[in-house]
Amino acid sequence: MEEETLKLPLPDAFVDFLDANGLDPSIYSQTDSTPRYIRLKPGCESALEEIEADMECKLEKVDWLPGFYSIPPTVHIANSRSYREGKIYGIDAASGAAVSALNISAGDRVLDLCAAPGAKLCLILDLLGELGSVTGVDVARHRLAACRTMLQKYELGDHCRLFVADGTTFSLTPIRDHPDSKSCDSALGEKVERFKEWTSRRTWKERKKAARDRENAAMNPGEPELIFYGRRAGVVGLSKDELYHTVCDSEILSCGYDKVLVDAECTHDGSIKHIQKFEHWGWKTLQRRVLDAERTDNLTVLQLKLLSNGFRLLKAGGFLVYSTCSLTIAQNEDVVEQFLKENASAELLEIEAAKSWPCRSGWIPKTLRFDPVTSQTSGLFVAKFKKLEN
Ligand SMILES: C[S@@+](CC[C@H](N)C(=O)[O-])C[C@H]1O[C@@H](n2cnc3c(N)ncnc32)[C@H](O)[C@@H]1O
Repeated sequence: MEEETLKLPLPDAFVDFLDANGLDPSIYSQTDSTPRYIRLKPGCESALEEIEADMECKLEKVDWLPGFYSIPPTVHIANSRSYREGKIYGIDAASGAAVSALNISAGDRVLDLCAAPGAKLCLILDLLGELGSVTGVDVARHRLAACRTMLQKYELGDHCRLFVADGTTFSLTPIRDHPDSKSCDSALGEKVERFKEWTSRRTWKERKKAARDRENAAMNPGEPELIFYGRRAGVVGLSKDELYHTVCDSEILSCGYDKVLVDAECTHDGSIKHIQKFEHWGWKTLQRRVLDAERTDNLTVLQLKLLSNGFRLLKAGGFLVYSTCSLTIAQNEDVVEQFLKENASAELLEIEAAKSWPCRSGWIPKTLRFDPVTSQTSGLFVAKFKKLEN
């Protein structure tokens, strides 16, 4: 096994990182044979043969995850016509499992707190269908802009709104109907500006206003910046005050989100494809940007804050999935343990569907770990919680 590990171009810094975190490098030994995964856009199942011809490979159904197919690791998805035409998505099966753990059902109001670039967000929207809504949040504007492009490409944005915001402090609950708004203007008879249908083609006046909003957002870094909303995301017709209306924590128990996904920022060590990108960018960059001990300490603080805030925004009886593509205990089980200590209303749940998934238990019972050797997927940690009704 050791010999096989050596064949991989794993930089010393990464091997040291694995060692310091008690991770066995042999889980990366089969990386070259780990398949890629795609998911068919719902409705494109009948085009399977056409997609296979286009991709010049057989699509093997993933029997444990509906809608997912594996393809050989050498096939490049982005070059295919099927991908350009929005018939397939590139998404690892372990990522699909994290979303599947949420048990999305029609009508759910979902929060995706670290949404960009949006692979999981698109899956949530596909599962949601015509009812419910999704709020996507990410702190990185350029990454969330890429997510918006993805929603447009797959024509998925109708029920979605996207905010550039810090997920550790984001406080907006799902949009409720405001029976006393929309029809009437302010009590003083002033004309209140209301959100019109979102369009990427904007007039000069609207572009100027958007630039002003961005400047304001830069001056008020705590304020979420809305960069996209679909026709049926509940935003059209609201005033800014209504959109940015926040409620106290006790009210969130009744009007919070039904489901929350916290796919937290991490060191990405479970995704060897991500690590291998640094072969081109330079291993020093990997050490500085990803593995630096001080940075990883800060990351675990960030992860706990994201998880705690995501949980705060959940209604009583709602469900949250926490996932990372790191396999270190510090970013996963330790975060979960600390979170459970601090949140008496959080219950760690067994993930029912996982009985048929090719993964291992995490170091805390009920948590899950996917890795290339056990699962033939990228590495991923998944934990699911329920917010208890007090
Ligand atoms: C693992 S990626 C999310 C991948 C995404 N869920 C998907 O399926 O495509 C983590 C994301 O967290 C975002 N992030 C980092 N710090 C954040 C914060 N304080 N608030 C919100 N998002 C944050 C990063 O910009 C990054 O896009």
